Amino acid sequence: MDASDIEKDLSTIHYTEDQILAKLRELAGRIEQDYEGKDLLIVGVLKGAVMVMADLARSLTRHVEMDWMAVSSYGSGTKSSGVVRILKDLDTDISGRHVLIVEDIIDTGLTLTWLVSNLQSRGPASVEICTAFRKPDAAAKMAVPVRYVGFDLPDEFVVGYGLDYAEKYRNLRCVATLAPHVYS
Ligand SMILES: O=P(O)(O)OC[C@H]1O[C@H](OP(=O)(O)OP(=O)(O)O)[C@H](O)[C@@H]1O
Ligand code: HPA
Ligand SMILES: [Mg+2]
Repeated sequence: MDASDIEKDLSTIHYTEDQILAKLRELAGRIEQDYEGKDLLIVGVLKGAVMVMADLARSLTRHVEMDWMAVSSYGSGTKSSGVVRILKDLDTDISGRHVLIVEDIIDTGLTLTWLVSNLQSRGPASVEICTAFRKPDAAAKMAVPVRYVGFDLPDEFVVGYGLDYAEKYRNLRCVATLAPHVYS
């Protein structure tokens, strides 16, 4: 399947690659200011956050360590199962460290609410969140504050830039809503 085949499956493009990269550069600037003089560990949440991690990390001009966790609550569908499972834990001991969780999207907020409390229990110096995208539910309801937000999205299932539908479309450079024919 080439890129134009993928594009036939899309209805609305919400954000282009250029818009996403510009926003991540802006967030990286804020992160550099906020963590000046502090060591920083960025934790990417596999698999969705791979693209955000790669682009955000390369927008930072300071030293940063990277680690990864894999948690899953969606399975292969479009609805959160409500149960968060650790599929891969951190390699790093985060006690006393400044941790910045990097996510592709906050939808219900369930994954991050659970993850923040899990990481807080390990005694870090701080835990903050950076997400490329956020849906309205999370913006209204999430109890844990989200320090860095790229863009707000409408309440639609979206794909691209790491976000999948049944494991596909992660490699799309933009973020878009799927056309209805894809679901039927
Ligand atoms: O705010 P929530 O409703 O919890 O949803 C957000 C989470 O769901 C997706 O991951 P998923 O669990 O599907 O795994 P993946 O990253 O491997 O696609 C997405 O990448 C976020 O991690
Ligand atoms: N798209 C893909 N994966 C997701 C979404 C979405 O809208 N919300 C939570 N995980
Ligand atoms: Mg994810």
